[in-house]
Amino acid sequence: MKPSASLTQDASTQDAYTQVASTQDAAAFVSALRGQLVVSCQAPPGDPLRDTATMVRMARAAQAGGAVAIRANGPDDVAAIAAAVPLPLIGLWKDGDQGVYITPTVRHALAVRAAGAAVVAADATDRPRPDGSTFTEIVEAVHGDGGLVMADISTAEEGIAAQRAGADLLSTTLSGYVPGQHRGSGPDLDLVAELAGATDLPVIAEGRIGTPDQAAEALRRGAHAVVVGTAITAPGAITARFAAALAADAR
Ligand SMILES: CC(=O)N[C@H](C=O)[C@@H](O)[C@H](O)[C@H](O)COP(=O)(O)O
Repeated sequence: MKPSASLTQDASTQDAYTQVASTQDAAAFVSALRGQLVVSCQAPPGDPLRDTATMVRMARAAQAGGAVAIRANGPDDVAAIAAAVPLPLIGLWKDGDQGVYITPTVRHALAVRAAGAAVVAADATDRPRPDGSTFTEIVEAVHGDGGLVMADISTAEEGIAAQRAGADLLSTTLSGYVPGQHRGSGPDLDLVAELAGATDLPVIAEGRIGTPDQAAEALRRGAHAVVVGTAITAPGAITARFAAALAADAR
């Protein structure tokens, strides 16, 4: 991709974003994320917004608002957003909702790459993958294909292991989502700070960031960039928060 301080203005084609394998390009990509907002445009099966064209509109709106990259789920959404929105994509492919479901296998990872994701996000928790493969195999396959890998982790130990496995970025995505873990109502900023001190990789704060203040605080705690999903792109969940506040007040 073009070495650039601005991911939003310089690239005219999505191709410019998808070949990030060389050290220089990877560094340019990572540096362009610094201090910036990534918006996750996802809607699960059954959600009224679960429609690829709707996710494309969400991504366009996110770009208009100042997002520098989009996180998206599944080859169809990734390909459609890549064709319509001139921002780099962090792609994943959720398969199921139990155990390792975020980009569980090399096949899922390469499909997301082929769809146009510059970065493939994959579960890098210490749980077994459904096909017995390893996170390292995903890293090797994605690097071999010219992409970067974001390790979605839930603990500092997993982040350190993901760095050893060759991940390019760490994201706190799965903190609170591994069975047995405590899940607070807000983001796990302690984990952001711990990872920032314990690894050399850029740490992305992701998961339950509900307000602009929390996003800014994540940067102060050491995050390289911030990913926000639900608080921006899930009107059902946002409505429920308002409705719950009114119901609590009425009691
Ligand atoms: C745990 C899991 O499966 N997280 C997923 C990962 O892609 C998405 O469902 C989240 O929306 C995303 O991480 C952004 O987080 P939040 O929506 O809380 O801002």
